[in-house]
Amino acid sequence: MAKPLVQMALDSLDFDATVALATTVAPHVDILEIGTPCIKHNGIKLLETLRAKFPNNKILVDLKTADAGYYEAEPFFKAGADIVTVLGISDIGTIKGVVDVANKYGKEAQVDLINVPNKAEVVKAVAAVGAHIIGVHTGLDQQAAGQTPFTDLALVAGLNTGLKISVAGGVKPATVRQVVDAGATIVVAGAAIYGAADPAAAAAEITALARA
Ligand SMILES: O=C(CO)[C@H](O)[C@H](O)COP(=O)(O)O
Repeated sequence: MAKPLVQMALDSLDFDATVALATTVAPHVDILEIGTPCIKHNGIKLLETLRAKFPNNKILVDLKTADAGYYEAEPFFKAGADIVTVLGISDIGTIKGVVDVANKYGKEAQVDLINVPNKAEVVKAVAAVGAHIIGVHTGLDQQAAGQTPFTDLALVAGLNTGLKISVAGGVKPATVRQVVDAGATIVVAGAAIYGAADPAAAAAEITALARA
């Protein structure tokens, strides 16, 4: 079985600080994620900058698209995004739009299950329209209320769709193995890396644990 990939979430609003953090962390992770607040604040110019600077990393743009999937996602795939996210609570036509434009560019669409009430039903529906990655995601506000992604991960892994499963929501060194062993193929860490005293070391530790 393929080793899981590790993704670092860049969640700062500051353009230069984001590029600097990416420079520190990029050698230690597979995927650089431009987080939702970051892409909203900085726009596609940041993607273009990171794409040019980091040819060896995949880049995920966390658009969390809710409508007009094809139209909203296309410029980001065109500018070099490898993965773009769409909300699982969206209309299936929106999700299919992101899948279709991802396929046009030979890239991937990730469906984010944040706040989706009927997760099993949605996972089956988006698998049927060709989604590439399912994002099991406990958001920052949900984490603040004490939630974790583990129950949702067990449910999604148990569906055996064959799709890649990305897991985000407060993942840290102490929980990386639990996430991988429960079926994650992409492990996402934000605060555990950018909040560490040594972000490069934290990223390297998480990657080593994920691949152990
Ligand atoms: O998408 C996000 C919030 O909506 C975050 O980028 C994601 O949750 C990863 O960050 P952390 O590891 O700090 O939870």
